[in-house]
Amino acid sequence: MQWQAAFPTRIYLTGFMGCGKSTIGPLLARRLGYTFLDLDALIVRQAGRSIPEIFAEGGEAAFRALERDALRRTAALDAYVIATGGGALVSDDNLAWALRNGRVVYLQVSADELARRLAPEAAGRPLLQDRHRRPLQGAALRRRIAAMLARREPWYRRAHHVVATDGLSVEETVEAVLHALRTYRASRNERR
Ligand SMILES: Nc1ncnc2c1ncn2[C@@H]1O[C@H](COP(=O)(O)OP(=O)(O)OP(=O)(O)O)[C@@H](O)[C@H]1O
Ligand SMILES: O=C(O)C1=C[C@@H](O)[C@@H](O)[C@H](O)C1
Ligand SMILES: [Mg+2]
Repeated sequence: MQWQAAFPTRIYLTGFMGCGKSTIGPLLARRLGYTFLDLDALIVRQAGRSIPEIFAEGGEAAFRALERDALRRTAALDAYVIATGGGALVSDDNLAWALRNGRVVYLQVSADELARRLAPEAAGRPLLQDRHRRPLQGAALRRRIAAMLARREPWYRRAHHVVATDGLSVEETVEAVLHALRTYRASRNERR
């Protein structure tokens, strides 16, 4: 398609755990004729260990170091949609790098909606567990999400595009992201 030529070669999806990066990413890639890459999956493949194992053995710092390296390696990719981990672009350094090396899209979801989505999935997410590694539930899960989201939003909001997705279906969210990317292309053409 003609308009794809003006699209960025890498689209980075960012946002809180459960905002839909891994769900939306492959569908968005298919619509654009791009390839999809999940940064968390790449880290797990290269480390040969699951995310909970990496956290348990080396702490969060070990995971962040692997994540930083994996992100830098995406510079070689062309025509990719990349789902980053929920904390990957919550760092001035990584965020600035992604903003320079692609288009960054924040999938914005409220804490209430995230708590509903993540309730069955907290077991695989070390940051949503208590200090005995038991998955948080109910009000404790909602409180943890709200506190982390408030801390992280200043970084998420610096994305090129902020797409509000509460109340949207998966398909509607894909359309909203495509719309945001097309709008960017149109405004860029106008500036020429
Ligand atoms: N509008 C929507 N957009 C995206 N996902 C949705 C939507 N509505 C419901 N969901 C559900 O929310 C969950 C999103 O989880 P997903 O693993 O894609 O999040 P993620 O951003 O990749 O999280 P993580 O940072 O932990 O990898 C899925 O179970 C998906 O089916
Ligand atoms: O929000 C986070 O910090 C994380 C999100 C997941 O995607 C994984 O990258 C990991 O569980 C950490
Ligand atoms: Mg994911």
